[in-house]
Amino acid sequence: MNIALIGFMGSGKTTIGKRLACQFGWTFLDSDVLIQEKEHCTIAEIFAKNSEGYFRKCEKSVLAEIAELERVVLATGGGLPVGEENWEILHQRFFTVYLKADFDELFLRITGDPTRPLLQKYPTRKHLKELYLSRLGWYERAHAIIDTTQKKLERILGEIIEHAYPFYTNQN
Ligand SMILES: Nc1ncnc2c1ncn2[C@@H]1O[C@H](COP(=O)(O)OP(=O)(O)O)[C@@H](O)[C@H]1O
Ligand SMILES: O=C(O)C1=C[C@@H](OP(=O)(O)O)[C@@H](O)[C@H](O)C1
Ligand SMILES: [Mg+2]
Repeated sequence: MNIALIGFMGSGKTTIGKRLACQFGWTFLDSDVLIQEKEHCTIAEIFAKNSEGYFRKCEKSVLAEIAELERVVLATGGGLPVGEENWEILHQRFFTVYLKADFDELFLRITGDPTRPLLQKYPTRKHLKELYLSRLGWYERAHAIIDTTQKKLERILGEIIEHAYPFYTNQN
């Protein structure tokens, strides 16, 4: 069994995932980092040179690979939990934690970041909010939902550990 952090861009999956893995003594993996290593280019370059569709195929294949491992904290990309196929794997092999936050706060956290190509695809606040709203139903399938709005990292980490502790003790 593994733990997967899911949620929209800026929800803190990468930042908090590293801390959680460290706390549990598990391996930290980030699907975006694995894809960049395999493709030898950045996420922005993959979107520009190939396509978003190609990136989604890469996401599926790295998820299937990680699912074979044990004691991994996975920071997913924000679009990874969109689709039944990926959820089938997530539900089978991961305790899933949705890091939820108000759109306004997420927008402030990510705005202007050149590493997130969807900010160009959805160039206005209104377009990005539509994407956010369209994904909520997928994110809400998670085993645990933690609201991160206006919360410090330490507190979020504590709340995740409370929820995930039974899974952690089962594996150790
Ligand atoms: N709870 C939080 N409060 C304030 N800033 C945060 C919080 N969580 C993440 N951030 C900041 O938001 C940005 C995006 O975080 P990141 O971990 O990359 O999110 P994700 O991987 O979910 O896209 C980073 O600058 C990070 O420091
Ligand atoms: O929401 C998305 O579809 C994406 C989120 C990004 O990851 P973060 O959620 O870590 O920013 C990254 O996978 C890619 O830019 C696409
Ligand atoms: Mg991330």
